[in-house]
Amino acid sequence: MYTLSANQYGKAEIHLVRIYRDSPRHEIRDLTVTTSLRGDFEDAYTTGDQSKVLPTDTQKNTAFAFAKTHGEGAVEDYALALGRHFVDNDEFAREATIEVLVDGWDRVVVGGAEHEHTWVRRGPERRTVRVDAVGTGDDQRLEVTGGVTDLVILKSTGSEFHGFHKDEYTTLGETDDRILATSIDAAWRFGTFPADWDAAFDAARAALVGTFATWHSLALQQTLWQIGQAVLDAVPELAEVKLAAPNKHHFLYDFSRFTVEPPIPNDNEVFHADDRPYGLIEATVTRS
Ligand SMILES: O=c1[nH]c(=O)c2[nH]c(=O)[nH]c2[nH]1
Repeated sequence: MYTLSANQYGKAEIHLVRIYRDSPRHEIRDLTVTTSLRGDFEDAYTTGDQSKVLPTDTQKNTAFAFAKTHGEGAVEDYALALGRHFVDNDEFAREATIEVLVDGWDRVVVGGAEHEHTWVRRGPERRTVRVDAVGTGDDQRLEVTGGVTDLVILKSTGSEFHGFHKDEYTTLGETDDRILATSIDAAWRFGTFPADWDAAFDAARAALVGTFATWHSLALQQTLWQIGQAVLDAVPELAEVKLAAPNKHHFLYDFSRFTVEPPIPNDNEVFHADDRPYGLIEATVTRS
């Protein structure tokens, strides 16, 4: 005997672009939306009865329609409307998760002036929004998590790594001056909703990058702990911050192997940027 112990279904990576063209200066919003529904869907798997399954195609259509009908506020408002819609209107869906990746576009500058309807793509950093909607009516629970993914950041000094535990396989040298580089994934969960989602995002992101820059790091672990606290300090509505940071190693290139005269110095100037393997440092910081 086997049990279908978990299931969910939805449409992944609905890539939609909304242009706001109320004035000659257009605005752009570029979203990649994933919907997931959980509820009374076991029969669809175990007997093949699809009578309770709202097609993923319909979920995709709804995401596009809501970009027009619920697209005036912040991305969080759009995701909340979509999540609420599924649990409120689909009698078989008990829980909905809406995940949104937001691609940034920067306005092109022509002759010193920002162009009104042309942008170049930012990136790879993307803002993230996740809404979990559970239940209906007075018992409904709505959870919002904001964040960033692929925020690539590097500091060329102000980072050390020494005093670590060693065994017979340890070869890593100790350093009191190294490059610290990473690509941060951060997810901050709101305990209460802020008045202004965009201002909350800006404050959290500024705390993250500002702390990375200014904190003199003894390890990526310590930097993450500092970032987590700074983000919670910056946005009082946040309950928790999850951070994942691959250590993008930069190894000093060893010129001492060359026989060239005079020898070429390398005073922390030329590095081999190695993409893998990488250390992966993770932390969750929670408001007590
Ligand atoms: O900040 C770091 N933390 C580590 O755990 C670690 N391990 C390693 O080899 N280099 C680093 N750097």
